[in-house]
Amino acid sequence: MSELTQQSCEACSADAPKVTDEEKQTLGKDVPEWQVVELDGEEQLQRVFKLKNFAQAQAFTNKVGDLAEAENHHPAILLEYGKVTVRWWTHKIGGLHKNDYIMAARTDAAYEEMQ
Ligand SMILES: C[C@H](O)[C@H](O)[C@H]1CNC2=NC(N)=NC(=O)C2=N1
Repeated sequence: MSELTQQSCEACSADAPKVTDEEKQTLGKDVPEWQVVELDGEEQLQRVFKLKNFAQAQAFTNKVGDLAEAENHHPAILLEYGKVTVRWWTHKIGGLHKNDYIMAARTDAAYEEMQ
């Protein structure tokens, strides 16, 4: 499990810098299952998680929601039967911050705990 899972989000302001391409490469190594996608012109981290059924997917969704509330940093989550798609990005900077990599790693840890 990456050391990012031990970290918490830092308070992030609208003028916080987006991660550089080099930082994306380095941080991306800790969350290899995640893709960088661009939606509405904003880069986001995305991963699709497979679960046994809807109830498991719902339970995982709630765990991710709890993580988000605890860090005041929130994802987009699509809940489907046996599948949860999570996207992390920082709304106030319109792109990726280190916080999003931290939350992706913590999302992976929550998923591993359910296996
Ligand atoms: C007012 C509140 O603290 C802010 O809107 C927080 C809430 N959660 C957030 N979540 C994400 N992903 N990005 C943000 O910029 C953000 N800002």
